[in-house]
Amino acid sequence: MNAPDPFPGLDEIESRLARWLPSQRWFAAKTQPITSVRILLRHTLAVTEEVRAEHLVVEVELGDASRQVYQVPLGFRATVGHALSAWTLPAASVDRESGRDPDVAYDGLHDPEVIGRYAALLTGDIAAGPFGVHLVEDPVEPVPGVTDGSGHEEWPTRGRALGAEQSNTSVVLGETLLLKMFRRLAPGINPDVELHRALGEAHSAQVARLRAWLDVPLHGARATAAMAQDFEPNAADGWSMALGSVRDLLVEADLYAGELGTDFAAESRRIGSAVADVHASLADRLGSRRTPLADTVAAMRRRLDSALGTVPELADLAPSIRSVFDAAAEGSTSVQRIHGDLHLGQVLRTPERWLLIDFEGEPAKTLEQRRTPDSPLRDIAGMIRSFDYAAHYPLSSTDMNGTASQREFRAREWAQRNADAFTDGYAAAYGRDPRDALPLLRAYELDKAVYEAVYETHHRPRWVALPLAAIRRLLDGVD
Ligand SMILES: Nc1ncnc2c1ncn2[C@@H]1O[C@H](COP(=O)(O)OP(=O)(O)O)[C@@H](O)[C@H]1O
Ligand SMILES: O=P(O)(O)O[C@H]1O[C@H](CO)[C@@H](O[C@H]2O[C@H](CO)[C@@H](O)[C@H](O)[C@H]2O)[C@H](O)[C@H]1O
Repeated sequence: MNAPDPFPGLDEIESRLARWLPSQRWFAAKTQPITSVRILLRHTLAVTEEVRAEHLVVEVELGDASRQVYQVPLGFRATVGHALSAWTLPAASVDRESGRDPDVAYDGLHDPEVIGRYAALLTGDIAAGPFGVHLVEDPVEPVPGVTDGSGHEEWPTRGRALGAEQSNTSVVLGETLLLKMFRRLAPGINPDVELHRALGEAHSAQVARLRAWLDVPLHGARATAAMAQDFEPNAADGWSMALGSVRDLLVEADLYAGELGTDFAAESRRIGSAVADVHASLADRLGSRRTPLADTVAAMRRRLDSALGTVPELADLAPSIRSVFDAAAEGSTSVQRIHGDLHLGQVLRTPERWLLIDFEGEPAKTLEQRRTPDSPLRDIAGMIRSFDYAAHYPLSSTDMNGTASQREFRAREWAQRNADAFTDGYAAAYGRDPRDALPLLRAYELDKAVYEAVYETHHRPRWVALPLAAIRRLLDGVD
């Protein structure tokens, strides 16, 4: 029996992608119209009677003439069932020549058949084509669950998409490996691979082991396309755990945070210690240097200026924010590679330890900015901001006891208690207390809150009040 027809016309798939991309969680340019989509790479991974799997790299041109590059793994089938129907591209027009309905195109990372083709790239079962396949040898800690001594040829190929769609799309292979497909591409190595690799070489217990990565050609260089790491099947993320603790506190509005069965402070302390361990390993493997704080503060000021165009509510607060920045501009500070976008959603509690995940840095920054050494205080401020987010996020729920001011008091108490425990844990493990540099720490907290106000305006407009209220609280605390 014949396999399905070759590709539909390029123009057609490009125009369908232009209509489909803006609704995808990982598509970053939500506020701009797409003016064109151009396919840079199209590689067929499999053609069977049922399904065709194609890997696309596309360049999207936006209304302001800027360009972004995305990876789009596509599946094509004659018909799709319920599970895939949420992931389909807009329908193609009827094929005039054959007179039959063309195949349905959909996001391939939600189809186990398509996922299996990417896994087969890792095991060497299919030709690599344009992909570079890089395997990380680790004889000391082989992939858990894979028979002792077996190599990558034995890795699982059955896969399922992970529930949460975020900046990228991750699939679980055989409940053993996590394969993350980067959505937005830039030439060069992705810091997620670079830092997981460095931390693996340092035998850090605070990250999942990197096992392999893929790259593809892009604009005359190579771009990291995907990475495979150990999957932790019994992990809970810090954001969900913290929210559980805050909700319990707000329901019991008469109890202090430390009296709760779900008090989170001991975990916050452990997270602090894990972050300190990662910072120490990164400085050890990749070095550190000093930088003038005037440059650091100038970058914060530029970010604030640009945020004013997106978040008009920041205008009244800007002079006070600038004063906090300027108070931190004297002297120099130590910079090194850091996580870059640390928050409670980036830490996973396994039965044994806390893991840091997702070392890509802030999605809005360029690859070069994300790879530039920065102060460890940026990560510490990111976590402190996240405790504040977790404490204030549930305040809008209706099933709470106590008055509004009592709940606000409890929320602040929870945020402070956990920020303190986190910083104590960090200081004990690192040997230096981040609060010794308080003006700079406060400047980083405000810088992060400004970033969050922009992020929320673009991605979750209903949440923007959270960072704005936090900025006001931070400024009140300074006066
Ligand atoms: N090693 C791991 N084991 C188990 N789950 C993981 C692991 N790494 C990440 N995850 C889960 O996958 C989700 C997406 O991972 P992340 O690296 O944050 O992707 P993204 O870049 O898309 O934000 C996380 O929220 C986490 O729940
Ligand atoms: O995880 P990502 O790399 O995609 O990070 C982005 O999205 C985060 C939201 O998921 C965002 O974090 C903000 O919201 C969190 C709660 O959902 C909160 O814990 C963080 O403190 C807050 O910054 C992150 O800033 C953004 O880069």
